Amino acid sequence: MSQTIAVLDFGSQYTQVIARRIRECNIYSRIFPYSVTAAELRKANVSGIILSGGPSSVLTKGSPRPDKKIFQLGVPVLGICYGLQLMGKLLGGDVAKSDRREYGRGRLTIKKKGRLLKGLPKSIKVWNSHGDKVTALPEGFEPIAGTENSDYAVIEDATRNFYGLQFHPEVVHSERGDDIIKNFLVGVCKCKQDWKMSNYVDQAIQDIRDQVGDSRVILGLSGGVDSSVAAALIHRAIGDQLTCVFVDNGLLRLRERDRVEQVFRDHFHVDLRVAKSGKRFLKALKGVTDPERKRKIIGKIFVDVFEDTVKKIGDVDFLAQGTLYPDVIESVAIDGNPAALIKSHHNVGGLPKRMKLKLLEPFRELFKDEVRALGKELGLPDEMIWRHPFPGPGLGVRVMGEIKKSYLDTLREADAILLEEMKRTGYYSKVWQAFCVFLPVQTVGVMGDERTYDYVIALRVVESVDAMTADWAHIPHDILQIISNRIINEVKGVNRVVLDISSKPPSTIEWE
Ligand SMILES: Nc1ncnc2c1ncn2[C@@H]1O[C@H](COP(=O)(O)OP(=O)(O)OP(=O)(O)O)[C@@H](O)[C@H]1O
Ligand SMILES: O=c1[nH]c(=O)c2[nH+]cn([C@@H]3O[C@H](COP(=O)(O)O)[C@@H](O)[C@H]3O)c2[nH]1
Ligand SMILES: NC(=O)CC[C@H](N)C(=O)O
Ligand SMILES: [Mg+2]
Repeated sequence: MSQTIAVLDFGSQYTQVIARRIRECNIYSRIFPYSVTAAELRKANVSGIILSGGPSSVLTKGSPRPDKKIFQLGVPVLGICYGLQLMGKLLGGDVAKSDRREYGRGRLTIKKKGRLLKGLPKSIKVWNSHGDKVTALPEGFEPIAGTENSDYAVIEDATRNFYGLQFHPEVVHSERGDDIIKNFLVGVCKCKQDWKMSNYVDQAIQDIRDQVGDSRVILGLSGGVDSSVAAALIHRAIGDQLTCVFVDNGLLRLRERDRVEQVFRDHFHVDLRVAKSGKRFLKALKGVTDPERKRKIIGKIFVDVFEDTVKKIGDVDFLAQGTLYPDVIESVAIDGNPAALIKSHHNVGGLPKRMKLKLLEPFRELFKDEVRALGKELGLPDEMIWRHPFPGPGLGVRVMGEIKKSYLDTLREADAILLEEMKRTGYYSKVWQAFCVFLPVQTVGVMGDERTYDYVIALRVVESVDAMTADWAHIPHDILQIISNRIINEVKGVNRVVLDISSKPPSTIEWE
């Protein structure tokens, strides 16, 4: 059994990033609500405790406080930002509102040899995000490093093993932040770095069994990365209690349904229901041209199809989803941010309210690359793990304006050629997404001396890390030439191919 580090969550947007950095050190971590008791942490046999940052101020009455007894467990404690301020406040020091708030880049100057900063240069760039600061250290602590604005940016009580950082070592903008975290985990907590993704699988399977008991679970399986890995994991945990529902909405890529059926039914022997609803979707979308209306209609029919399937299966208690941590964070940001209304992302999250199902979301704490590693661990074929993201509304938002079956068929063929060439040349794995867009615009061409009046296909190939920002990928001209040639020659009804060279922002990745 690997050692466990407890991360107490005080509401920081980076709590999951801290947990991720710990996993990257090959050490197991668990996130607990800040209110977890010392007794519970003792029971979990934790080797170290990290107090996360948070939006509150320790100076505000009623702001979140941990159980004070966690400082008597004899276990090392590291406070980050709000966590450090909590230690300042609770252990007998003092905290005040700073007259200069520090946001963004800062410079840390190391004054003294300590355990957290072992092996680091005298000065490093760090990432700050705070308005309060510790003004008097609790007894036993000494200052190790400071920033322009704070003498107590790194503090240590090496006797009791209490440490504090005013900046955020977990974000990539903090230089050597991973070394600082590792110094705490390995140097102070004495953790062995023996945890692997395969251990995560075992743990997750146990958690799923505990949560589900002998209830039935359904999962919307799209064949995309997240839901596929979720299906494989949950199936391993509860076998036949899981039913997967694949909705063929008629807006899928070429041979998508066959591929999903083959992998999940034949290879993994999962109970897979295929809802063939292409006609239903197309009927509802007939004559609709507005992108937002298209998205809303597709979202609604998804729910209807799901409900029909649940009725057929009978007493289902859980709805499983492949929700990732960035999905969670983004939907949190959506609440207060009107800009999030740029597109209504298709979201099965609308389901539970109407269907009274409990949610099962084993990846809520993970990032896409970690889910991919999990998929590998579970034996999913590389082809499935490394697929590009594909939006729920599918080709419905890649045929501009009104959706017609003939347009979809044309788009499917063109898209298959693009993907085939991207894979053949090795570019598929180098970009975030590559797809075709169908433009219902006719232009004049000449083929075999004959006049043509056919449609336009646009190529969209982008690089990105998280889809929040993206740039068009610089694919070599000779490859583009082959793609364009093949599409015009092989796809009937297309006589022109254009390349999208817009970044996000100000454009978006999908055209609708
Ligand atoms: N055709 C479909 N049939 C059933 N469920 C679907 C379908 N399309 C999307 N979903 C559901 O919607 C969820 C969100 O879609 P999303 O595209 O974000 O994830 P994904 O398809 O699993 O992975 P990826 O991001 O790699 O495409 C999926 O996890 C899946 O549960
Ligand atoms: O599951 C999804 N449902 C949707 O409705 C949806 N719309 C866009 N996308 C994907 O999200 C990323 C960002 O897309 P945009 O730049 O077009 O907003 C890109 O990766 C898009 O493919 C969606 N995914
Ligand atoms: N990032 C944080 O943890 C911020 C802590 C506290 N809210 C401050 O502004 O100082
Ligand atoms: Mg998808």
